[in-house]
Amino acid sequence: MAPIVKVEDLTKRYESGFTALEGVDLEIEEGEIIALLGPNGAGKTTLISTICGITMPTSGSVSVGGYDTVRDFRKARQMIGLVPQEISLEPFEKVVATVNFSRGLFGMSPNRGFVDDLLRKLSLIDKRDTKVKELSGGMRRRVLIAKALAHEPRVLFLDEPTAGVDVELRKDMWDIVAELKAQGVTIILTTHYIEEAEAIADRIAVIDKGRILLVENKADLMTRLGAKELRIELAEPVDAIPDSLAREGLELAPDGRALIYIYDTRSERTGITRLLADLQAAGLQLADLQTKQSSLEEIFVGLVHQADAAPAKEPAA
Ligand SMILES: Nc1ncnc2c1ncn2[C@@H]1O[C@H](COP(=O)(O)OP(=O)(O)OP(=O)(O)O)[C@@H](O)[C@H]1O
Repeated sequence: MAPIVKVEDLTKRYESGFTALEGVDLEIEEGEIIALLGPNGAGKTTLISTICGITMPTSGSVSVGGYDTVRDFRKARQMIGLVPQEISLEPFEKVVATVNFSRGLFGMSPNRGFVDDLLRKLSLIDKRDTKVKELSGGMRRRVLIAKALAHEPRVLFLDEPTAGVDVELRKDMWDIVAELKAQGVTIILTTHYIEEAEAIADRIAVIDKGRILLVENKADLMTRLGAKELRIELAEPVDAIPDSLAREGLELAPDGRALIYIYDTRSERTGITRLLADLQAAGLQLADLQTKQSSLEEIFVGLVHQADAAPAKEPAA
């Protein structure tokens, strides 16, 4: 199946000469949730705005649902719902009017049943006829989501949906995202929170200094997260792993002085007790033991540091 969002060799250079995106390639499958993770100024908002056709690419191309976001802007935009980072709502407008207006903007005929249902899902139905200025900050965020979904888009962008919101609203947001996914909506969200990406995303893209450093299934990252390394230093070097110790995940260090065992900390049995007993039975003397774990946070920080060590791009003259 063709990807619903396809970004090819995308570069965005702002008028100031600053390169906010460089050579970005990204394919997003219909129905998946992808989290764009990156530090401040990494280019997340620029990427979202360019995919939504709000910011013009300097070079490269973006298509949504097969429509090029520059040549077929209206058709591509019609498929997209965008929940922006900043709240910009008409304060004197009623909630329902705000949502209806957004629906009309995309040429969709009024549908009271659909809109009321949407408000119900977002716990806004009892605020249906309340003016925006009388809502709390959390409720206004919910209105932004209702507005973004009013024209029944197939792709929803959430730019830092939970920045500065309380725990309860964050949990509600995650539930809303899960429900939309169940309806087949594709969701792209930006976040600084690694736990958020872990909680709701199918795939994680790490972006820094305008480049995508990694795109990986969360499950694979979690496997890395759960992987732990046990290093067993031997008192005397060996040429090969004795047959009685043969098992998955065990390797001999190149100098023969250590055995390295990779295991999953989350599995019920790590196999360590058995391995240590077998080592003793094989007559091997241990000099030392060390364990090491890599977390998603470490992977993320490591990637961003590596990128930081690379030479900085000078703005064009
Ligand atoms: N209109 C603009 N003109 C010039 N530079 C811009 C413009 N908009 C953004 N930038 C720069 O592009 C870079 C990427 O900004 P962007 O907002 O995409 O980052 P971000 O990853 O969304 O950051 P944050 O996590 O802080 O929201 C930043 O250095 C920013 O200063």
